[in-house]
Amino acid sequence: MIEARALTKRYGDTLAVDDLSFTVKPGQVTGFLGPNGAGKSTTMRMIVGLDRPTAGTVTVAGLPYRKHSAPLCQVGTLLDAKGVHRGRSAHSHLLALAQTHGIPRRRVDEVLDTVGLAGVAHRRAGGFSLGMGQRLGVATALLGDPAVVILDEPVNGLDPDGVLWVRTLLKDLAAQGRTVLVSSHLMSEMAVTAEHLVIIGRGRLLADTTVADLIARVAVGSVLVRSPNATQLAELLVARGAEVTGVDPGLFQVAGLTAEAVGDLALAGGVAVHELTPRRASLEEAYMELTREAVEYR
Ligand SMILES: Nc1ncnc2c1ncn2[C@@H]1O[C@H](COP(=O)(O)OP(=O)(O)OP(=O)(O)O)[C@@H](O)[C@H]1O
Repeated sequence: MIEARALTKRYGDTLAVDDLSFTVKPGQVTGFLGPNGAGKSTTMRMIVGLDRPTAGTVTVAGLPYRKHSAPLCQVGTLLDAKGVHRGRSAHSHLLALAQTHGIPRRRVDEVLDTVGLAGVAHRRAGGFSLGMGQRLGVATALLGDPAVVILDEPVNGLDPDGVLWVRTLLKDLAAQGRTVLVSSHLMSEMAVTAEHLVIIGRGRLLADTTVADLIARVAVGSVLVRSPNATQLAELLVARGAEVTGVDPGLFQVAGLTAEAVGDLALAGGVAVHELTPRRASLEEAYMELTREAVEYR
């Protein structure tokens, strides 16, 4: 469990994080989203004690990060995959960390295996590709078998295989009962990975909800309509308060009415309809709607 209460961080004139309160629960993947500069990295850094809050508190497993005697065993983090000594091998990097926490040597081999780096364990990390570096970062996060895992943009720069691997891993970690907080700009990826979302904009909380709720609450669904009398039908629907946008000749999109209502109005108006397709909004659309102001007024 991660609990932020009135968390605030000011850098000079910049209020990077502004009175932020949220709870990240175990057993599910929580996506941490927000436009560039929203304060995600700053919040994550405060969670793991790399930045000190100007006001408010944040605890992990009931304690501020700094108060944990063996933090690697409580919280695993991937904040900067490049934070590895380039001259060291993956194995010696992990072993050095393990030794600071009394973590047994065999755990190093275990996590290297989990992330698929067992075959290159003794190669210099400086020669690793972006994807291999990300995998080593994930191995580092998992080393202490922590109950809480925090990953900043873990799929950044990964190929489709790597993206799928991270997705499966995050879901497995959550299914094991761990608390998983993951930031990303890839909405399509978040839609299939996260169940819960914490969304911030300009340092403030915009939403703390499930993916399904956010889509239902924020995004406006629409209906795709095909008709040989498209102009006549569109006029009819606009008169009922719908918003109509043209797509192709004879095809348009309607917002503000259900597919059933469009069908009924067409029937009542004596207009033929050849297609009526309800379109559910995507997480991306809901996110764009929610964060529009936070981006516009920066
Ligand atoms: N060390 C710092 N000194 C001064 N300002 C900072 C510092 N770190 C972050 N900021 C500012 O705080 C705000 C939040 O930045 P932060 O990096 O936390 O956002 P973010 O949501 O992680 O953005 P991105 O998606 O671009 O990574 C920005 O306006 C940024 O310029």
